[in-house]
Amino acid sequence: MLQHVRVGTRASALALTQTGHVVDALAVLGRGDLTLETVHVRTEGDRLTGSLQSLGGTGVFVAALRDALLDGRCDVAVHSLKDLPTGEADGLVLGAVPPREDPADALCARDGLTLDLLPPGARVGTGSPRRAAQLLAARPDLDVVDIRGNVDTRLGRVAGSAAGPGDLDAVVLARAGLARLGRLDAVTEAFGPDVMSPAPGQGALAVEVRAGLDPEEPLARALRALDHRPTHLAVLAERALLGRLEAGCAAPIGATACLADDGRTLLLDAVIVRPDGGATLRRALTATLGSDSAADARALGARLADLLLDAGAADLAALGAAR
Ligand SMILES: NCc1[nH]cc(CCC(=O)O)c1CC(=O)O
Repeated sequence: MLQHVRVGTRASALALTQTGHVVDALAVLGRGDLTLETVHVRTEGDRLTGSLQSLGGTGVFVAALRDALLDGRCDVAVHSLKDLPTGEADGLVLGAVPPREDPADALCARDGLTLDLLPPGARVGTGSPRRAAQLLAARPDLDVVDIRGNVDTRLGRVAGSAAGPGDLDAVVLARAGLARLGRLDAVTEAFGPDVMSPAPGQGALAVEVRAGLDPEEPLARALRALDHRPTHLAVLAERALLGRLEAGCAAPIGATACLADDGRTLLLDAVIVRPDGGATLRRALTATLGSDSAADARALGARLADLLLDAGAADLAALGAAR
C-alpha cells in the first residue's frame, strides 16, 4: 500500500530544518510505502511582532498547524515540543517523539564570553521569563532585555556578530535549535541544569497526527518506529509537571527528566525561580516504571509538581492564580 502524507510546518528556518529531519526519517522508516510532501502553514506567531508574552505564549505557533491538521490540509504536524500547550487537543494525538537533542540552554556572547566573565551590568537578551529569572539568580547585576524573533534575528543582536553592530552582549537560546540550524559556532557556554534548567520538552520534537490512525497503515507504522521511548517518557513527565503547575510555558519553571540505562527508572528534576531571580526552589524525584510506563511517567510529573507546590511554589513564582 502506497500512502501519500502531507507534513505541515511553519516556514521559519528552524521549523523547516526540524520538519526536514522528520520527513527524512519517515521516508526511511516508511520503507517505500510512504510518499511525503511538505506544506507550509503560516501562524499568528510568525505574523505578529509583539513580545511573546503579549501574544499569549508560544501556543500561537502551534494553533495554526493544529487547525491545518484538523481541516485535513496536512496529515502530520511537526512542532518544537516545548511550544505545545500542556492541554490535550481534541481530535489530535502525539504520534511520535523522535530522539531528543541536548536540552541545554546556551549563552551566545560577544568575544567568547561566558556568564561568569560578562562585565557587570551586561545586556543579555531573552524573551523567556524562565531564562531571565535563572540569569538573574546567577548574576543579579545583569540587564536582561526582552527580545524575540527567529534565531538569526536574535543572534544578529549580539555585538560583533556578522549580521550587524549589535546592541546586546549576549543572548540565550536553546542549544538544540542552534544545533539543528548548524549554528553551534555561536555558543560560548552551554549551561548545566544547575545554572539553567531547561524548559519542559526543550530539545525534543512533537509529531502530531489526527486521532484514530489505522495501526496497520504505513504512516502509523513509521511513527511507531520514529518514536524514541526514553525521550517520550521524559517529556511526558516534564509536561505533566508543567500541566499540574498550570503555569503555561511562559512561567519560570525548568524541568528535565531522564530515563536511566535500565529502561525503567525515570528521574525528574525541576526548579521554579522567582521572576527576579531572588529565590529558587529545586526538587527531584525518581519513579520505577511499571507496565503502563506512560501513566507512571505522568504520575511522576504530577507528584513532583505537588511537592513543589507544598514547598511554596505558588507564592514563589506568583502562580497563585493557577491554584
Ligand atoms: N520558543 C521558540 C523555540 N521553540 C523551540 C526552540 C528551540 C528548539 C527546541 O527547544 O527544541 C525555540 C528557540 C529557542 O528557544 O531558542
